[in-house]
Amino acid sequence: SHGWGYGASNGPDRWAEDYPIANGPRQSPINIVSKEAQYDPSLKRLKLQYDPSNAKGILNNGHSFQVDFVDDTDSSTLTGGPISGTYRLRQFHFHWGASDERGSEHTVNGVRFPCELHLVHWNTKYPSFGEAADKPDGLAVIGIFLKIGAANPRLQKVLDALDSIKTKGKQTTFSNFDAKTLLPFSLDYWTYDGSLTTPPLLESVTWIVLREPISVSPAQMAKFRSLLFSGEGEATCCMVDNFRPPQLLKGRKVRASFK
Ligand SMILES: NS(=O)(=O)c1ccc(C(=O)NCc2cc(F)ccc2F)cc1
Ligand SMILES: [Zn+2]
Repeated sequence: SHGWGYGASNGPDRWAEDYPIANGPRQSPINIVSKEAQYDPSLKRLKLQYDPSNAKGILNNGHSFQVDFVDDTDSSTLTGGPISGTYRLRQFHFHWGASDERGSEHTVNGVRFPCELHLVHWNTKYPSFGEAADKPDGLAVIGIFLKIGAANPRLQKVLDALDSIKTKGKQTTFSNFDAKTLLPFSLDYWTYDGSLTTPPLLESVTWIVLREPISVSPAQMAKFRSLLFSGEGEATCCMVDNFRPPQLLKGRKVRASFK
């Protein structure tokens, strides 16, 4: 069927046809204008407690690839920051470009990065991810920019698994991975109320975008770009440019955890 994607016929400019919320009041991503972000001294430090044994598998879902975590206990959680309560780590995934001058979803003062990592968490005041996904305080996603530089050894285990999930629908086990190792040194962040950046585009995400990028080398970017949107036996379509461009702020405030 003619599902959503990132191509000319099913890409972000046409998502509103099937998902009218695409033109809603709190859509993501956005361009972060650092000078307009208001420092909020009441914002707490982010507290991430991830248990490496919760890593379960790695999947090519036809839009990106994601590393899934066991989320039936509070062993991998996000607390503090702009959120109240406890959010559980569900999965992380990436968005990237066909070349290094694009790929991120959020931008900073108009600057685009080659890649952006999303760590997806759901509010444990709800019984499950699916229940949380359509609540205004249901999800919290940490966004981390990747910047071209030295090879990032912390990414390597993830990238080495990509050969076994080249095509849509392929998955394999992925265990004993500490997602905390993907974080930059500083946990300074911007935060705002937004949405999922892919259909169903639900306006349920508290976005927490880290100011400090992590590094990725050109060769490592080539590994991301070796994945396919297409399934085995289908016409080959490279998995690149799987990012939604920035959306209108529509009066929202972006707060900063730092001066
Ligand atoms: N890029 S992002 O971090 O904003 C993002 C995070 C998660 C999802 C997701 O889980 N989609 C599937 C999905 C969505 C639901 F709303 C309910 C179930 C479900 F599987 C989509 C986008
Ligand atoms: Zn994402």
